[in-house]
Amino acid sequence: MSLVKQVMDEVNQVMGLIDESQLASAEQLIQKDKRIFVLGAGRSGLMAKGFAMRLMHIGYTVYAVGETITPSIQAGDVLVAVSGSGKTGSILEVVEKAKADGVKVVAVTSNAESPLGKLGDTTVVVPGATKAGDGVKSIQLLSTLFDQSVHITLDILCLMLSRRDHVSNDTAKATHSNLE
Ligand SMILES: O=P(O)(O)OC[C@H]1O[C@](O)(CO)[C@@H](O)[C@@H]1O
Repeated sequence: MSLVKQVMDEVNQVMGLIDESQLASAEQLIQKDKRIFVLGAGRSGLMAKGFAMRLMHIGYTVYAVGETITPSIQAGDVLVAVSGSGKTGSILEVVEKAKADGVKVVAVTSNAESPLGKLGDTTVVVPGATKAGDGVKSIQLLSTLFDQSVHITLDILCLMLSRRDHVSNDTAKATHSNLE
């Protein structure tokens, strides 16, 4: 089988296991009157930032943890934390602190029973292979299958939010950077 077909099959398999009720719970937490923070290490962080960018296009106030211009997080804010393994120490540290400060956490991980999965006020399980060995098996390196599937899953969440908030493609386009 070609590599393209094998990777497509892997992604299809993971996406077939996404629980849409978990996405609906995440949708409930993400509201326009809340500030949304995103968090993740390495490629998980890149997926989180892609999500943040799209939230901005839909009209949310959104920040990426670790950026120089990101303000302090406060009670009432929402933190979306992405970690395939759900065990990355630096991520867990931030999530635990945020929770102690009264922040609601959306955990995105391959394993609901991981430390991050258990910390989430709501948890979206994306069961793609990770470097920790969880999830649907993959021929791809490290957590690639998780990363790919998270990208699609969070784009589906953005689609849900844009429909709920009545944000059209043209409105999103008007918010898109015009400095590129
Ligand atoms: O998603 P996790 O398990 O927190 O791991 C993040 C790390 O894994 C990778 O995504 C892939 O190994 C790295 O880019 C990153 O450092």
